[in-house]
Amino acid sequence: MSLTKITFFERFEADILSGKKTITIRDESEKDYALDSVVQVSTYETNRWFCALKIHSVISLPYSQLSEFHAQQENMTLLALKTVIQEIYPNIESLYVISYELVG
Ligand SMILES: CC(=O)Nc1cc[nH]c(=O)n1
Repeated sequence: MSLTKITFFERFEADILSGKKTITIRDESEKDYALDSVVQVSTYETNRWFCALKIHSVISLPYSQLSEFHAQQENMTLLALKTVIQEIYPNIESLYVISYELVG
């Protein structure tokens, strides 16, 4: 069964709503989004709904292949992105890039 919801840390909300952050990088447990599905988005901290996203792609990406291109799509420097991902998913090599479009 595909996932229909996703949470983001509150600190990412403004970047998602402004269209500056167009991907999210997740681990194995959060990769099962159906392409073209619309998922409801809430904050991780309080579960407050703040938008809906249409899923464009889910692509496997080893941590070691994170690049400036991914950082740009996250609206971060590559160093900041690597640091954030290590904090959220310590020592996990197998990751997934989920690209999306804001739809509501
Ligand atoms: C709640 C949570 O895990 N949020 C994440 C994780 C990875 N990337 C991201 O943008 N947000």
